Amino acid sequence: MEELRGTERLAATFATLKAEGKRAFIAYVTAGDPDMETTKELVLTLEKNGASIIELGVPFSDPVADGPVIQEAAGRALAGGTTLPKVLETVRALRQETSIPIVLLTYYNPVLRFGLARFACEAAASGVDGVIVADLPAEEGGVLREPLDEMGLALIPLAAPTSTPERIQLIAEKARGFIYCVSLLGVTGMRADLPPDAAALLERVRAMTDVPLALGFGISTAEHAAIVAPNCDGVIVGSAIVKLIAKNLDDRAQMLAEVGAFAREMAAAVG
Ligand SMILES: O=P(O)(O)OC[C@@H](O)[C@@H](O)c1c[nH]c2ccccc12
Repeated sequence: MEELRGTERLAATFATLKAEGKRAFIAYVTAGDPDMETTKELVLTLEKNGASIIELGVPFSDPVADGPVIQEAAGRALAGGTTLPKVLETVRALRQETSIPIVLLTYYNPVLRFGLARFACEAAASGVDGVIVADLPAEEGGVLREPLDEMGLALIPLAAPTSTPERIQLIAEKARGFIYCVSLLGVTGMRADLPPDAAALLERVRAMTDVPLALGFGISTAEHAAIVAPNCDGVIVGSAIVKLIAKNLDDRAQMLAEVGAFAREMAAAVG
């Protein structure tokens, strides 16, 4: 069978999981934190331990949607010289070893500077499947959605508890791949309690579309993941993983072991 790519690869992943009565554990790491070689190993470790989709962060100097844990990761990655072209190169290298869906999480500025059409082309050529732009509202997404669509890549929109019904309708219509449901108002980061608005948001979006829904922001324990999982098609975890990376910067073997064990636990809770 020919290997699927882009939007189709994401759709196939969600369809396979659904047929098995499972959900996706979507694992976020910042590319280049602390270096690209480690990022590659982390991606393969996350896959081996049950992640269904990888969200790869493009580090940015002004990450307004990010809390301190991911801000610091971006700082480490930028200090190591990580750029968007290097992230694409890393995805290309990873494609020699894995066909796990890879979604880039970026801000608009780096993509705009790179050139929208050029970005769509090179992301597709590198083996990227989808793109989330943290600060690009669905209303303004067309400029990037069109070139990505042409290359068969998904522009994955974000829906938040404050999104109006009209906005959710628009997001649902334009969505490719999945919809990123943001569980709370605020920045990325671990929270002691499960976000109380998450279930209501998932319900509101679900009422408007059959596109897979993934929930992210503030989910950091297997217990919380298991509670939200039945209401969505995927659970996204970022800061809890990045924190394990930050804690083990001096010992890569230990870092990979802890991230692997955490992924196994999360994948079991979500599945
Ligand atoms: O870190 P958390 O709270 O687990 O949330 C996921 C998040 O890290 C990841 O999806 C992400 C990282 N940076 C972002 C910026 C905007 C939206 C989402 C993100």
